[in-house]
Amino acid sequence: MHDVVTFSNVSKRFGQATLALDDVSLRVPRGQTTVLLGLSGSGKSTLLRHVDGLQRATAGTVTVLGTDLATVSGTRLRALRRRVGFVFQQFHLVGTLTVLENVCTGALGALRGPRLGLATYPKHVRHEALRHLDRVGLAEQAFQRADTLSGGQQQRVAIARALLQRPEVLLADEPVASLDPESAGQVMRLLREISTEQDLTVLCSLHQVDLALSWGDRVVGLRSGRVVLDRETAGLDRGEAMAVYSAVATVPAAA
Ligand SMILES: Nc1ncnc2c1ncn2[C@@H]1O[C@H](COP(=O)(O)OP(=O)(O)OP(=O)(O)O)[C@@H](O)[C@H]1O
Repeated sequence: MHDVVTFSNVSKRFGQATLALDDVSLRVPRGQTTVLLGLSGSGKSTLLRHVDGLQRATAGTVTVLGTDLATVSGTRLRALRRRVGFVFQQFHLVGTLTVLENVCTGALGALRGPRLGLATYPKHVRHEALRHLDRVGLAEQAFQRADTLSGGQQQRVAIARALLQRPEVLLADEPVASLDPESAGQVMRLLREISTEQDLTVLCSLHQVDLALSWGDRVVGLRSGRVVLDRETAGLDRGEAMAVYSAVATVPAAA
Protein backbone atom coordinates (compact mmCIF):
# COMPACT_ATOMS: atom_id res chain seq x y z
CA MET A 1 0.00 0.00 0.00
CA HIS A 2 1.24 3.48 -0.90
CA ASP A 3 2.44 5.53 2.08
CA VAL A 4 1.15 9.10 2.08
CA VAL A 5 3.19 10.31 5.04
CA THR A 6 6.51 8.93 6.25
CA PHE A 7 8.66 9.97 9.18
CA SER A 8 12.23 8.67 9.10
CA ASN A 9 14.19 9.08 12.33
CA VAL A 10 12.52 12.41 13.06
CA SER A 11 13.45 14.34 16.19
CA LYS A 12 12.14 17.72 17.25
CA ARG A 13 13.76 19.79 19.93
CA PHE A 14 12.32 22.91 21.52
CA GLY A 15 15.29 24.66 23.10
CA GLN A 16 17.74 22.53 25.07
CA ALA A 17 15.27 21.06 27.52
CA THR A 18 12.45 19.55 25.44
CA LEU A 19 12.75 16.67 23.04
CA ALA A 20 9.15 16.58 21.74
CA LEU A 21 9.79 13.92 19.08
CA ASP A 22 12.56 11.40 19.67
CA ASP A 23 13.73 9.42 16.65
CA VAL A 24 10.23 8.81 15.27
CA SER A 25 9.87 6.52 12.26
CA LEU A 26 6.36 6.03 10.95
CA ARG A 27 4.42 5.22 7.79
CA VAL A 28 0.87 6.37 7.20
CA PRO A 29 -0.82 4.35 4.43
CA ARG A 30 -3.21 5.94 1.93
CA GLY A 31 -6.92 5.82 2.67
CA GLN A 32 -6.56 4.64 6.25
CA THR A 33 -7.48 6.26 9.56
CA THR A 34 -4.43 6.29 11.81
CA VAL A 35 -4.96 7.33 15.43
CA LEU A 36 -2.24 8.80 17.63
CA LEU A 37 -2.57 7.96 21.31
CA GLY A 38 -0.45 9.19 24.19
CA LEU A 39 -0.39 11.15 27.39
CA SER A 40 -0.59 14.91 27.35
CA GLY A 41 2.81 16.18 26.26
CA SER A 42 3.80 12.94 24.49
CA GLY A 43 4.21 14.73 21.15
CA LYS A 44 0.95 14.09 19.25
CA SER A 45 0.29 17.71 18.22
CA THR A 46 3.94 18.25 17.39
CA LEU A 47 3.85 15.23 15.10
CA LEU A 48 0.72 16.50 13.32
CA ARG A 49 2.24 19.96 12.90
CA HIS A 50 5.23 18.39 11.16
CA VAL A 51 2.93 16.80 8.57
CA ASP A 52 1.42 20.19 7.80
CA GLY A 53 4.84 21.84 7.58
CA LEU A 54 3.92 24.15 10.45
CA GLN A 55 6.98 22.88 12.27
CA ARG A 56 10.29 21.63 10.92
CA ALA A 57 12.16 18.60 12.17
CA THR A 58 15.40 19.18 14.04
CA ALA A 59 16.68 15.90 12.57
CA GLY A 60 15.35 13.23 10.23
CA THR A 61 13.04 13.36 7.21
CA VAL A 62 9.31 14.01 6.89
CA THR A 63 7.85 13.07 3.50
CA VAL A 64 4.29 14.12 2.66
CA LEU A 65 2.61 13.10 -0.61
CA GLY A 66 5.98 12.21 -2.07
CA THR A 67 7.73 15.46 -1.11
CA ASP A 68 10.50 15.76 1.44
CA LEU A 69 9.33 18.78 3.43
CA ALA A 70 12.90 19.95 4.04
CA THR A 71 13.23 20.61 0.30
CA VAL A 72 10.22 22.96 -0.08
CA SER A 73 9.33 26.43 1.10
CA GLY A 74 7.30 29.43 -0.05
CA THR A 75 4.88 28.76 -2.92
CA ARG A 76 5.64 25.05 -3.18
CA LEU A 77 5.10 24.54 0.54
CA ARG A 78 1.80 26.47 0.39
CA ALA A 79 0.69 24.34 -2.57
CA LEU A 80 1.51 21.17 -0.65
CA ARG A 81 -0.29 22.46 2.46
CA ARG A 82 -3.46 22.96 0.42
CA ARG A 83 -3.49 19.18 -0.08
CA VAL A 84 -3.45 18.70 3.70
CA GLY A 85 -6.60 19.60 5.68
CA PHE A 86 -6.60 20.25 9.42
CA VAL A 87 -9.40 20.11 11.99
CA PHE A 88 -8.87 21.17 15.57
CA GLN A 89 -10.34 20.56 19.01
CA GLN A 90 -11.90 24.04 19.12
CA PHE A 91 -13.42 23.97 15.57
CA HIS A 92 -12.24 27.54 14.77
CA LEU A 93 -15.48 28.57 13.10
CA VAL A 94 -16.58 32.20 12.79
CA GLY A 95 -19.64 32.14 15.02
CA THR A 96 -21.33 35.17 13.51
CA LEU A 97 -21.21 33.78 9.95
CA THR A 98 -23.62 31.23 8.53
CA VAL A 99 -22.68 27.59 8.53
CA LEU A 100 -22.46 27.65 4.70
CA GLU A 101 -20.13 30.63 4.61
CA ASN A 102 -17.88 28.98 7.17
CA VAL A 103 -17.63 25.95 4.89
CA CYS A 104 -16.92 28.18 1.88
CA THR A 105 -13.86 29.62 3.64
CA GLY A 106 -12.26 26.24 3.05
CA ALA A 107 -11.85 27.31 -0.59
CA LEU A 108 -10.01 30.55 0.26
CA GLY A 109 -6.58 29.03 -0.33
CA ALA A 110 -7.54 28.25 -3.92
CA LEU A 111 -9.26 31.59 -4.65
CA ARG A 112 -7.67 34.96 -5.31
CA GLY A 113 -8.42 37.90 -3.05
CA PRO A 114 -10.58 38.27 0.06
CA ARG A 115 -14.26 37.28 0.21
CA LEU A 116 -16.83 39.20 2.23
CA GLY A 117 -20.21 37.52 2.27
CA LEU A 118 -21.55 34.30 0.83
CA ALA A 119 -22.48 35.89 -2.52
CA THR A 120 -18.82 36.71 -3.21
CA TYR A 121 -17.92 33.02 -3.48
CA PRO A 122 -18.24 31.45 -6.95
CA LYS A 123 -21.42 29.45 -7.45
CA HIS A 124 -19.57 26.17 -7.89
CA VAL A 125 -17.89 26.71 -4.49
CA ARG A 126 -21.26 27.32 -2.80
CA HIS A 127 -22.69 24.20 -4.45
CA GLU A 128 -19.76 22.07 -3.39
CA ALA A 129 -19.96 23.47 0.15
CA LEU A 130 -23.63 22.51 0.31
CA ARG A 131 -22.80 19.02 -0.92
CA HIS A 132 -20.24 18.59 1.87
CA LEU A 133 -22.71 19.97 4.43
CA ASP A 134 -25.21 17.41 3.22
CA ARG A 135 -22.59 14.69 3.63
CA VAL A 136 -21.98 15.64 7.26
CA GLY A 137 -25.74 15.77 7.87
CA LEU A 138 -26.12 19.54 8.22
CA ALA A 139 -27.66 20.77 4.95
CA GLU A 140 -30.73 22.01 6.84
CA GLN A 141 -28.57 24.21 9.07
CA ALA A 142 -26.72 25.85 6.13
CA PHE A 143 -28.16 29.32 6.73
CA GLN A 144 -28.00 29.31 10.53
CA ARG A 145 -25.31 31.21 12.38
CA ALA A 146 -22.49 28.82 13.25
CA ASP A 147 -22.62 29.75 16.94
CA THR A 148 -26.17 28.40 17.19
CA LEU A 149 -24.97 24.82 16.62
CA SER A 150 -23.92 22.25 19.21
CA GLY A 151 -20.25 21.35 19.61
CA GLY A 152 -20.65 18.12 17.66
CA GLN A 153 -22.42 19.94 14.84
CA GLN A 154 -19.72 22.62 14.78
CA GLN A 155 -17.04 19.99 14.43
CA ARG A 156 -18.96 18.46 11.51
CA VAL A 157 -19.02 21.93 9.89
CA ALA A 158 -15.27 22.14 10.39
CA ILE A 159 -14.89 18.77 8.68
CA ALA A 160 -17.04 19.97 5.74
CA ARG A 161 -14.87 23.09 5.52
CA ALA A 162 -11.73 20.95 5.43
CA LEU A 163 -13.26 18.74 2.70
CA LEU A 164 -13.90 21.79 0.52
CA GLN A 165 -10.14 22.13 0.36
CA ARG A 166 -10.19 18.69 -1.40
CA PRO A 167 -7.42 17.40 0.82
CA GLU A 168 -5.56 14.16 0.25
CA VAL A 169 -4.57 14.01 3.91
CA LEU A 170 -6.78 15.15 6.78
CA LEU A 171 -5.13 15.90 10.12
CA ALA A 172 -7.34 16.05 13.19
CA ASP A 173 -5.86 17.24 16.49
CA GLU A 174 -8.07 15.92 19.29
CA PRO A 175 -11.22 16.61 17.23
CA VAL A 176 -13.56 15.16 19.85
CA ALA A 177 -11.86 16.28 23.06
CA SER A 178 -14.51 18.86 23.88
CA LEU A 179 -17.53 16.76 22.86
CA ASP A 180 -19.92 14.55 24.82
CA PRO A 181 -19.43 10.80 24.28
CA GLU A 182 -22.28 10.44 21.79
CA SER A 183 -21.18 13.38 19.62
CA ALA A 184 -17.58 12.19 19.87
CA GLY A 185 -18.59 8.80 18.48
CA GLN A 186 -20.58 10.44 15.65
CA VAL A 187 -17.64 12.61 14.63
CA MET A 188 -15.21 9.69 14.67
CA ARG A 189 -17.64 7.53 12.68
CA LEU A 190 -17.98 10.34 10.14
CA LEU A 191 -14.22 10.75 9.77
CA ARG A 192 -13.79 7.03 9.25
CA GLU A 193 -16.64 6.80 6.71
CA ILE A 194 -15.35 9.77 4.71
CA SER A 195 -11.86 8.33 4.77
CA THR A 196 -13.16 5.07 3.30
CA GLU A 197 -15.51 6.69 0.74
CA GLN A 198 -12.97 9.19 -0.56
CA ASP A 199 -9.75 7.23 -0.10
CA LEU A 200 -8.77 10.08 2.22
CA THR A 201 -5.86 9.51 4.57
CA VAL A 202 -6.79 10.56 8.11
CA LEU A 203 -4.26 11.10 10.90
CA CYS A 204 -5.99 11.89 14.15
CA SER A 205 -4.90 12.36 17.76
CA LEU A 206 -7.24 11.14 20.48
CA HIS A 207 -7.35 10.57 24.22
CA GLN A 208 -10.09 7.92 24.05
CA VAL A 209 -8.69 4.42 23.56
CA ASP A 210 -12.13 2.95 22.85
CA LEU A 211 -12.76 5.40 20.02
CA ALA A 212 -9.32 4.67 18.63
CA LEU A 213 -10.04 0.95 18.59
CA SER A 214 -13.55 1.41 17.15
CA TRP A 215 -12.75 3.86 14.37
CA GLY A 216 -9.03 3.64 13.66
CA ASP A 217 -7.46 1.25 11.16
CA ARG A 218 -4.17 1.72 12.92
CA VAL A 219 -3.01 2.98 16.30
CA VAL A 220 0.30 4.67 16.95
CA GLY A 221 1.22 5.19 20.59
CA LEU A 222 3.63 7.91 21.67
CA ARG A 223 5.38 8.19 25.00
CA SER A 224 7.79 11.07 25.69
CA GLY A 225 8.11 11.64 21.94
CA ARG A 226 8.92 8.02 21.10
CA VAL A 227 6.77 5.55 19.19
CA VAL A 228 5.94 2.73 21.64
CA LEU A 229 3.12 1.09 19.67
CA ASP A 230 2.38 0.88 15.95
CA ARG A 231 -0.27 -1.70 15.12
CA GLU A 232 -3.41 -2.31 13.11
CA THR A 233 -6.48 -2.15 15.36
CA ALA A 234 -7.67 -5.54 14.11
CA GLY A 235 -6.33 -7.92 16.71
CA LEU A 236 -5.18 -5.18 19.09
CA ASP A 237 -6.81 -5.49 22.49
CA ARG A 238 -7.66 -2.67 24.87
CA GLY A 239 -4.97 -3.62 27.38
CA GLU A 240 -2.24 -3.37 24.75
CA ALA A 241 -3.49 0.07 23.69
CA MET A 242 -3.83 1.23 27.32
CA ALA A 243 -0.21 0.25 27.97
CA VAL A 244 0.78 3.33 25.95
CA TYR A 245 -0.25 5.33 29.02
CA SER A 246 1.78 3.38 31.55
CA ALA A 247 4.80 5.09 33.04
CA VAL A 248 7.22 2.27 32.26
CA ALA A 249 7.89 1.32 28.66
CA THR A 250 6.42 -2.19 28.38
CA VAL A 251 5.11 -2.10 24.82
CA PRO A 252 7.70 -2.86 22.18
CA ALA A 253 7.56 -0.76 19.00
CA ALA A 254 6.27 -2.99 16.21
CA ALA A 255 6.48 -2.75 12.44
N1 LIG B 1 6.07 25.58 20.42
C1 LIG B 1 6.60 24.93 21.47
N2 LIG B 1 7.62 25.44 22.17
C2 LIG B 1 8.17 24.77 23.20
N3 LIG B 1 7.77 23.55 23.61
C3 LIG B 1 6.76 22.98 22.94
C4 LIG B 1 6.11 23.62 21.85
N4 LIG B 1 5.13 22.80 21.37
C5 LIG B 1 5.15 21.70 22.14
N5 LIG B 1 6.13 21.80 23.08
C6 LIG B 1 6.48 20.78 24.08
O1 LIG B 1 6.67 19.57 23.37
C7 LIG B 1 6.14 18.47 24.11
C8 LIG B 1 5.08 17.76 23.27
O2 LIG B 1 3.94 18.63 23.17
P1 LIG B 1 2.67 18.27 22.28
O3 LIG B 1 1.78 19.47 22.32
O4 LIG B 1 3.11 17.79 20.96
O5 LIG B 1 2.02 17.09 23.10
P2 LIG B 1 0.58 16.40 22.96
O6 LIG B 1 0.80 14.94 23.05
O7 LIG B 1 -0.08 16.92 21.73
O8 LIG B 1 -0.17 16.94 24.25
P3 LIG B 1 -1.76 17.20 24.47
O9 LIG B 1 -2.41 15.85 24.49
O10 LIG B 1 -1.79 17.89 25.80
O11 LIG B 1 -2.21 18.08 23.34
C9 LIG B 1 5.61 19.05 25.41
O12 LIG B 1 6.63 18.94 26.39
C10 LIG B 1 5.37 20.50 25.08
O13 LIG B 1 5.47 21.32 26.22
